[in-house]
Amino acid sequence: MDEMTRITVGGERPYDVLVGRDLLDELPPLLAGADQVAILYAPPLKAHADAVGRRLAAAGRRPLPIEVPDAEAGKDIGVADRCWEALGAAGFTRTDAVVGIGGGAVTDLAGFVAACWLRGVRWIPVSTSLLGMVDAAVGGKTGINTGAGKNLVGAFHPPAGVLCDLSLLSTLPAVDLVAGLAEVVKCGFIADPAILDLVEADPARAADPDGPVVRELVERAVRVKADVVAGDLREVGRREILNYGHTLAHAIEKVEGYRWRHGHAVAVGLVYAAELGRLAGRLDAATADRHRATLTALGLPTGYPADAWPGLLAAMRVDKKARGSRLRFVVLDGPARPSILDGPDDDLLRAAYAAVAR
Ligand SMILES: NC(=O)c1ccc[n+]([C@@H]2O[C@H](COP(=O)([O-])OP(=O)(O)OC[C@H]3O[C@@H](n4cnc5c(N)ncnc54)[C@H](O)[C@@H]3O)[C@@H](O)[C@H]2O)c1
Ligand SMILES: O=C(O)C(=O)C[C@@H](O)[C@H](O)[C@H](O)COP(=O)(O)O
Ligand SMILES: [Zn+2]
Repeated sequence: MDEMTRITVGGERPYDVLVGRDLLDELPPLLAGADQVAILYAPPLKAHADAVGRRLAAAGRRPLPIEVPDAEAGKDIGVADRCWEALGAAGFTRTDAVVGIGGGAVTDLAGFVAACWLRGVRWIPVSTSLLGMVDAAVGGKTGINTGAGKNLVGAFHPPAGVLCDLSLLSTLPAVDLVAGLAEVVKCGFIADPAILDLVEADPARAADPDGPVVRELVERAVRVKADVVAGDLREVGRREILNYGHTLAHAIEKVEGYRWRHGHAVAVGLVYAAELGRLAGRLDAATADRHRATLTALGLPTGYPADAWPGLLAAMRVDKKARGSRLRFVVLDGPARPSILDGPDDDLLRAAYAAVAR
């Protein structure tokens, strides 16, 4: 096994994010004391879920595999309910645990199922997508989508540990790997500009799942997220910076019926947020332009239909950062200087949309 990196996420319930290759043997010790372990997985990850189940069984735990629909279709209250029924039928107690193996959608669902069962049991995400490793599996935000909007139902429920097994990325479709880079680029703009230098130096290497650049990007992005959530698990303050680009992104996902990749929506949302910062007089034009250039170099989308604006504005009104009728956006005052733009008027919001309108 390559050397494993351990990144501790501090806070009231500290845990470690393990980054490396062939890490599945690290899972059973993290679940010491559990009799049963539910393993939530979507069909594309069945083989990996079976491998997890075999390791847990060998370590004396009873695996309970639960197949759920793939991607955003799994982040649904009916699916969560089906999982709770399975836990009930199996007699799951407070010492039992939940593992979610998959991309961010499955780990968001698994964490939510664990957060609600008996008001909170232990859970561990085994992240198999780049986006999951750098973002979704870390930080304890769990949840599902509703007709009203993205992630509107959920809980803060930190995991007992996180596995970022880079060897699992070899089967991730390239388009999903690149989508994950949007969140990595986000971390570059809000906190760690070295990430941007790395990506821009060789975008193809940044998207090579077996290369050293991906590993460095994962570790850097996880450190950014760990640092932020350690001090603000429940997003009462600084954690909002991780939502950079997400106000428009979540609106796009809702308007698209959750059929757009989250990372693609975030890429468009980042270009929009940069322009908003520029028009508000906060961000210099060169840094704003760098958003589009970097994301385009990676092959990420940066545009959305012009006539979609009214629907997007309506969808943005249910953003969790809103306060009453006042929308709030994360913008940049400069590289690695995120701040809040509180209550921008609709004219400014529409003007910034010109940067992405096609
Ligand atoms: N909780 C958080 O803090 C947080 C942060 C960021 C994103 N998210 C959520 O994460 C989700 C997006 O995550 P995502 O980009 O991983 O999408 P995803 O979970 O939908 O996965 C994308 C696709 O890749 C497949 N896949 C994943 N790993 C694979 C592998 N190793 N081999 C083959 N196929 C694989 C999945 O089955 C799916 O079809 C969104 O729902 C978003 O809201 C949550
Ligand atoms: O962890 C956070 O905090 C984030 O905002 C990270 C985002 O990348 C992620 O998409 C998150 O799920 C969005 O949170 P939400 O509270 O706006 O649903
Ligand atoms: Zn995100």
